[in-house]
Amino acid sequence: MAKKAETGVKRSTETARSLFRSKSHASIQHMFDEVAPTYDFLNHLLSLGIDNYWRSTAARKAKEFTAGNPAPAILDVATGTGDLAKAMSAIPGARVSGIDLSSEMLTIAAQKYPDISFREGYAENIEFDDSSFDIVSAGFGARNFEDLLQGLKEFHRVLKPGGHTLIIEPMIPRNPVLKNLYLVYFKNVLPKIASLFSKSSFAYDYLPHSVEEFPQTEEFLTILREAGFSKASYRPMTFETSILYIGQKEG
Ligand SMILES: C[S@@+](CC[C@H](N)C(=O)[O-])C[C@H]1O[C@@H](n2cnc3c(N)ncnc32)[C@H](O)[C@@H]1O
Repeated sequence: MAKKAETGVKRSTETARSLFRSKSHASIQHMFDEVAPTYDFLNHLLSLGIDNYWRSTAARKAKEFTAGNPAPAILDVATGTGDLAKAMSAIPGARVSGIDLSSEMLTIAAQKYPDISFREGYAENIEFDDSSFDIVSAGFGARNFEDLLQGLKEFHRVLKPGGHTLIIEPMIPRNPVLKNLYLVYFKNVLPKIASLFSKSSFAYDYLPHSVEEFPQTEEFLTILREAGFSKASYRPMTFETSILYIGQKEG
């Protein structure tokens, strides 16, 4: 019996890893369409409510970067249920749009925030003109892009010269003690809690594997620079459990 359970866990781990490595728009869309109804509830529960603090940190930076601009144009990519777009919309005069490939996530976003303009779209092929936005943000989305470099090149293309991208991702703490604690929670506790509520418990097996395999800190900055952001930096948050990347398009 124990052996059977172990085999099951191993299979689920392998499936989660292989989805991350060979992810496509279709597989990601399917997963997020499934998690959409419980996404917000689980997000706040599993992060103990800190996720909103991470989004408001990004929005504060956006406000700082657009100070003096009476009507900053902001695009939130992989907007999901719209919480980062909403945080950005608190910037006075901001005109915020959100795009995502999951129609189920977008339906919830539009119900929650009817004043924000949401539409279906792909990070890798953003349907806006060059130099349209002062800020392009993405919260917990870049990790899921089918083609990360192409997505970041699109962020760069649609930004105005001097504009900024703000990207939040989960982070695996570099301190070995914190890292071990975090991975035990992330791999063993979080998927079990999620499976009690979500239609797609698989999504919460995928989550820790996607974070473990995703480039972080300097490695991610290298990709941001390759995408055109010659000025790029990062700021770890909350004991390095989350990270904010900042890139600026040359002015
Ligand atoms: C973890 S959710 C994050 C949602 C939201 N930004 C937040 O802060 O909670 C990731 C979102 O990225 C979207 N996504 C993944 N790949 C995408 C892509 N290539 N283009 C557009 N959206 C994408 C998914 O559909 C999902 O809604």
